[in-house]
Amino acid sequence: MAVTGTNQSPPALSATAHDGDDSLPVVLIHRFPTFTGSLFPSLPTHFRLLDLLTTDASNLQSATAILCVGPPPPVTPEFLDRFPSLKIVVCSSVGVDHVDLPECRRRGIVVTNAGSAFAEDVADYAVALLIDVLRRVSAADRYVRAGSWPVKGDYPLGSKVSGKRVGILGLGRIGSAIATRLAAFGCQIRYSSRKEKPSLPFAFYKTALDLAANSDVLIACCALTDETFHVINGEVMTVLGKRGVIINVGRGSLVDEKELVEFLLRGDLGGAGLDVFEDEPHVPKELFALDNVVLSPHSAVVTPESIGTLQDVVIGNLKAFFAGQPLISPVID
Ligand SMILES: O=CC(=O)O
Repeated sequence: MAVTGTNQSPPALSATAHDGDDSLPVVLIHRFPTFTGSLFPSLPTHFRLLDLLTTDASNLQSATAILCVGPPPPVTPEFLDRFPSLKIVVCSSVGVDHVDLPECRRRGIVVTNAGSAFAEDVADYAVALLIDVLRRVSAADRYVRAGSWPVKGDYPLGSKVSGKRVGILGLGRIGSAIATRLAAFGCQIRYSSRKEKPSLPFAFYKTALDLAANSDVLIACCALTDETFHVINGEVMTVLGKRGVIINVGRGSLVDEKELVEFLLRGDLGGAGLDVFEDEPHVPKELFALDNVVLSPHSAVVTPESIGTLQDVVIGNLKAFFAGQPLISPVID
């Protein structure tokens, strides 16, 4: 569901998301041109959808609600200036780093996200990346497919998952779901988060640096903010050490990608499992040849099984807003 921009002219939204009944509350759709809109088939039953890419701007002045699908291009002050009546930005993503939250707050605009709709999917994927990097599943698969087994013999052994010290950066819904899963694998869980959670049986470290110094694997799954931009930098990679592994299922810019590439090329890190990148869909080509790196195209986010839950959250937030009721998943920053 990672959707990115192109320079092509925007295709119209699919038949499942269109203008609809005039008596329904208006919701503006904000998307990249490549997003074709079949994600929420029930939306047009409840709302009149106006696609920002194909609707005349003069129709938009009185709109109070925008649905960001994707995430879409950034919601900046200039973007918000186009919609003077706006009161809510509903996001179909967990991460809302594409939205200028302080500016929304200043204008009295509320923002919602996907809540816990696909926390389990992201957590499952983080565990998959971790196991893949440590046990070299994808690399071994390539070895077999290349016909190397009969020629070169056994593939080098991977590293044990059970017992590893796993540091989770961001113990929100996704981080907690990762912790539960990896605790069941016998990993030693520790974390760093905005606030310590004393009720949890995991060691807390105040900084990413301290967390990395006490971990074999570092998993980034926190929100991308000014504070967490490049939170995994060269210093953190150095203390994580030559056998250390970085897993990123949050946002590309949580990790200093240039540094990461350098560390991996020099052999100063043990490996990485990356689902997100700083300039998606572009991935540093230097990583392609590294068998200790598993690359994935921003796929952790959701499964078809969770789309229904996501749709319920999105529609629930919009309905609550139009009914003047409490929102399901407001973003508190
Ligand atoms: O990356 C996807 C999301 O934030 O939902």
